[in-house]
Amino acid sequence: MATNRTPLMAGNWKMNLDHTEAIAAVQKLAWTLKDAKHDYDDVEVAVLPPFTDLRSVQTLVDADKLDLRYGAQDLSTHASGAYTGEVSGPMLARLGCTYVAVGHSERREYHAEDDALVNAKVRAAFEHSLVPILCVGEGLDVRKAGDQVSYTLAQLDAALAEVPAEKAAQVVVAYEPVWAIGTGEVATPEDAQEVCGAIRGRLAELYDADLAAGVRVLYGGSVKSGNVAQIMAQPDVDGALVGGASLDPVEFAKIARFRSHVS
Ligand SMILES: O=C(CO)COP(=O)(O)O
Repeated sequence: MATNRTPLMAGNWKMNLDHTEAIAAVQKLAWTLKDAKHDYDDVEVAVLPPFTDLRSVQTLVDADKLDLRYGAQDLSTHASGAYTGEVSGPMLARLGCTYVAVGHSERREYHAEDDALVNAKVRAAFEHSLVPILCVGEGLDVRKAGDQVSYTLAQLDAALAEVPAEKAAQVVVAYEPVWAIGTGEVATPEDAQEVCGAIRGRLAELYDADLAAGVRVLYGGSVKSGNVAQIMAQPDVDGALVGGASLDPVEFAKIARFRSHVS
């Protein structure tokens, strides 16, 4: 990866760890990183816990001044009102969230989130000073047909519709091929680079080359400490969105310290 982009390792806990477990996990993560030999110093580490954990995580991060960012896994397109079960951008901002995942494939699949809704959520995130981690990526059928680049770029185009350059400059894009999520089936470093590079190329077309050069593009899908270094060695991969492996703080800390175990 290029040196001017700060690597981001974000742990998407999905629907795991209640608020007491979250406190233990964050404490252990912080201690494990602190014990390390500062080889993660220039790596940003973030966790995306369930909504119910966020207040506990905020309290811990503030009280112990932890060098850790956090965010949510979804947000409403609305700021407030009669939307039962929804959580708004202002509520997340008030809890000190830096990030919010938008358009995760599990939301697209199980909650029928389409490109228009993902675009509205990206814009809602920016409106409330949250940085969207925009998730894109193809399913197995698309991959088998060899259409992964065009499919993923179409998702990117739709998600960034009417997002002005000053906002788009802050976006984080996570390329998560659906067939590699939770399956143990990790994309090869070349697979990850192909699409992450194409994402950066499209950002240059949609905006400009400078903006594209500054945006962080993450890879997600069965990332572990054993494969992160090879993935991070790719020029257009700037970090990882980690699911299962982020639930183990020691393993997640190892992922954040990817430079110490380059094979
Ligand atoms: O969906 C993911 C992160 O958002 C990836 O999950 P896994 O790391 O469990 O494959």
